[in-house]
Amino acid sequence: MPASEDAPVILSNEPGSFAWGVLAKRHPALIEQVREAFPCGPAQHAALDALLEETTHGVIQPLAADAHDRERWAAWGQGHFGRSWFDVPFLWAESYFYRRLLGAFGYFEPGPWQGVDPFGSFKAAELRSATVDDELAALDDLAGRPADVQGPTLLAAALWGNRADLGFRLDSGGAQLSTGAEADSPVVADDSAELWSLLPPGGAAATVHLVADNAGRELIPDLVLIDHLLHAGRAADVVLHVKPYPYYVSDATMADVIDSMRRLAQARPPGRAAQIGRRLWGAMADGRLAVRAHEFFCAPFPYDAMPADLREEFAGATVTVVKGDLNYRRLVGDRLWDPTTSFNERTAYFPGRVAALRTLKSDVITGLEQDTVDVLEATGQAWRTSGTHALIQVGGRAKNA
Ligand SMILES: O=P(O)(O)OC[C@@]1(O)O[C@H](CO)[C@@H](O)[C@@H]1O
Repeated sequence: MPASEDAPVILSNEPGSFAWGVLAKRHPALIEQVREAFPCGPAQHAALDALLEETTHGVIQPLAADAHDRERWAAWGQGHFGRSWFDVPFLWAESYFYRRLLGAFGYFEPGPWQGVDPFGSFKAAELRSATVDDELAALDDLAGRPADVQGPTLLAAALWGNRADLGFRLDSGGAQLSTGAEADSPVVADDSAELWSLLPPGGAAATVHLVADNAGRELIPDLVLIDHLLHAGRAADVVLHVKPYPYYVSDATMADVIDSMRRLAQARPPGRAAQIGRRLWGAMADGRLAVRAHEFFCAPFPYDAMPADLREEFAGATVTVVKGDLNYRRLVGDRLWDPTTSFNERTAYFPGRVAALRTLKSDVITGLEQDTVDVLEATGQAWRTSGTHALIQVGGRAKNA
């Protein structure tokens, strides 16, 4: 097994690799999608053209002199400016791309476009979809089932909700996102029993932190799971962490939390979903559910570089649930690990217990048994990146204490 320093940091300069495809194909497609989704003016078109040219053929430019966060990114990007986007760490390049895309769109500048989410129309369309109606209606059936069925079902919904990520859909055409097959999809590592053991019903007042990933069809099951933890007495308090600004196409911001809570509360006919929406509304009012949007969630670094205030927050959690692929990359480090690398060792720096819930959508993977790897490799499928596989892994500091 390679020592941590020996596993290569993922770059995007190998044509045909997953990371190369994101920069060479997914990002240009996204620029076009944003252009088509909004009646952009000439300055926005020019800025988007320049960004497209820079990211595909040019070198990385710093933020404009008057950008509010120029200093921060100047420090975060030391050593990267002036180089090809393909030659710097993939994690950094993607993160900076989203910052630049928002800048080109006018998101940060005073003016009419300030605060307009360039991915807002994609998110809204998803939230309005009949699929969400069906998913909410299914909660009525689940309500009559025993508690030991409800919890695992809601955890699985939150896990597989990660598959429905709008960025992923840009080049998958949605073909792999059918909801019907999810129950059969393989879970390559499953520490869910350990996760539940940390949160016994009616146990000591547990505080759960949930680091959200995508809005819409992922955030709704996340919120339903949060309600379950509070309502079943498995958690006394929950802190939900979201992005401070739009990121990775569909990542959840506070505006998305509000939209999803409304979608639940206003579900028609008003069954279980509406009840859950109202309970979450109440939990926000009495402080049992709090939302935070720390700037580090849009930073281009792994979580082992988290600032002291965030470290302190996570240290106070009974468990921190970290959703999605990007958060997984940040949790274990965005490197080409041997898949049997210990997840516990990779997350030992985390200031408390941590549980990763993720569908596999990038090359990063740790904590697998060799037998599992052999079986997956023998399929010849792109199991690491296609979103057809998922995992629940529990690690973090106390595990090794
Ligand atoms: O974090 P999520 O939503 O599960 O997945 C986001 C993601 O699929 O998008 C990137 C490509 O843009 C991948 O590298 C990445 O991991």
